[in-house]
Amino acid sequence: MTQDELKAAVADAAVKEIEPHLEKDTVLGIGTGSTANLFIDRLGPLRDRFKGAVASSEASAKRLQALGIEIFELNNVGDVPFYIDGADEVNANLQMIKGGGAALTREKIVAACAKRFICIADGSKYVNQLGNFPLPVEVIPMARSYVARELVKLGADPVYRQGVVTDNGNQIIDCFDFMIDDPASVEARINAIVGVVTNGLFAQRGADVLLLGKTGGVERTALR
Ligand SMILES: O=C(CO)[C@H](O)[C@H](O)COP(=O)(O)O
Repeated sequence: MTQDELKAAVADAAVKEIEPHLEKDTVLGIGTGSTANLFIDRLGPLRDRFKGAVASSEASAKRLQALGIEIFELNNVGDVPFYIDGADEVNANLQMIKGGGAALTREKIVAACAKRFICIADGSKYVNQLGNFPLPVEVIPMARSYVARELVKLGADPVYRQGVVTDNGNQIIDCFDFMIDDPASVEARINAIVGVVTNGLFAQRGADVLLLGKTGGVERTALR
């Protein structure tokens, strides 16, 4: 199976996971990226079964709206029952690196408001140790050089993602050569640097359910 077919399989599995729980007042939390897009596309035919969605990026919001799904502001919604999103890397504890698409801050905010985070990923995203994928850090633009120097002190090789401006008007630094032994501690240490908005480690609040696409089928892991 190709990577795209594996992504499609986990998008189908996520629909099966949430469909029995959809109510007229359900607002879903929706992530960003190619796997999340496949899930969004499958929500179109179900749009009359739930109220709408909170999106983690302008791109996902547009895609949802194009299917006739109403977008809500998170401030007007409170908690959401499910947040469905992809990952750049995920480990056995369902901790993740996210933010390859630069949407990490809004992803983390919507995930924080979700009762259940369902991670959908093709098998190539599963790792024993997080860090092979460069860890994204969203920074306030004027702090970029300072934050980069602090990231070097933590052992990373920081590279400015040129030309990328996040939906929040900020910039991204990617941390290369940064294998992560203790994800929750590294997440907290990077977030403590002045000028960091957040980093792409989802360790303190990882996923609750992982739907991992493998050639033999979709493997489901539920921690909670
Ligand atoms: O964190 C993300 C975007 O900021 C995505 O979830 C992550 O990059 C995975 O993307 P894809 O599903 O395209 O592989």
